[in-house]
Amino acid sequence: MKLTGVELRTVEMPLVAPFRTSFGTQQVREILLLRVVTPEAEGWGECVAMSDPLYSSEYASACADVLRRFLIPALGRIRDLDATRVAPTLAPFKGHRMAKAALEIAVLDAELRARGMPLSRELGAVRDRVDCGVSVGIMESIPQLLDAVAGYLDAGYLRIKLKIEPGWDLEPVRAVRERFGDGVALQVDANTAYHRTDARHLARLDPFDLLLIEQPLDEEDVLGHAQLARQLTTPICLDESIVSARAAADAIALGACSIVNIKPGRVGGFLEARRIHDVCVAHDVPVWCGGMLESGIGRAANLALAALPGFTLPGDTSASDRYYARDVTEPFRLDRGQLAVPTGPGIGVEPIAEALDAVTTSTEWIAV
Ligand SMILES: O=C(O)CCC(=O)N[C@@H](C(=O)O)c1ccccc1
Repeated sequence: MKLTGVELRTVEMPLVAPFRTSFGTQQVREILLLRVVTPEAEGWGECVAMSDPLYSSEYASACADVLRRFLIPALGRIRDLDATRVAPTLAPFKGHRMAKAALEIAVLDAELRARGMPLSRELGAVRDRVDCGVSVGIMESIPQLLDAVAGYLDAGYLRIKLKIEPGWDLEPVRAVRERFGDGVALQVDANTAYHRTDARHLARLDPFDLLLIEQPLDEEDVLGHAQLARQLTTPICLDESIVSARAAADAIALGACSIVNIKPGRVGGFLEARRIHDVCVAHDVPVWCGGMLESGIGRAANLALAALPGFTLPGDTSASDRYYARDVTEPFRLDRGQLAVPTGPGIGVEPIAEALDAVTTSTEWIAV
């Protein structure tokens, strides 16, 4: 394929309720969407960077800038482009994994649509439905938290993830266990909010039989996670630390994690995400698909990935209405705790023009 150009479209999607984590509260999700145009087909990609560099160093307007000035022009110079050439072509530009991932999946979507091939089959999916968990933010009070968890369990979610931070950890976990029992699949996500000196405090979570504790320490403190893993019985799962297959192999070799959260945007794309999956499967490390409050565009692609064999734990690929009253695609609806993997060519969904225009704040065409 030869790239004709790329549309950068920014949308702002109001969340159905504020979503608070240890690094901030989301009320509106600003999302950078890419539409890759080639003579054969068009493809869509979603950049998962947040508006501010709080989850990682990337942020939406910086992604637009690096795409506009460096990444898209570099791909425009490739005569016979396909998705496998995206990462090597963009490698000279350091970092910017979320921007690169969005461009790669948009190219892959166009390539697969032209071939009539679903992304799930291209990646090696082995199932056509995916078990769904849900991420529950930090709340104003324990009663508010318990009401939210009750609603998600009634909706059929198969796993509850609680955001935690110092001052909001033992009490919410204890309250959920006391109210809903030991049978509920329950895990926590600290988003790097703790320090090595918190080990004894975090060990007080062990009696609650959690599936895992996600990213308790700083994303660069792999050694600290390895030390912590020897002090807790709760399995450690890494998210922000795992930026590549190499990082996954090193973290596993060091004993820093026994479970991995895979997010294609965080690791530079779906092809690297599959490599991480393969590394983890080779080491008997279970993986699950994380979420970044994606619209239906990113959600569809995540479902294809989450259908690979090593994704044996429910992920954060929740239904559209967990975050949005109206998605930019047909909404993903939970059915008995699962979502169906799209079966159409490419990512298998299209934006609904009217819904997309209703939340669009800017569009920009970049010819190559
Ligand atoms: O379900 C989702 O899409 C969100 C899942 C979730 O909790 N994402 C967290 C995370 O740290 O993994 C997040 C929240 C806000 C912004 C970035 C990431």
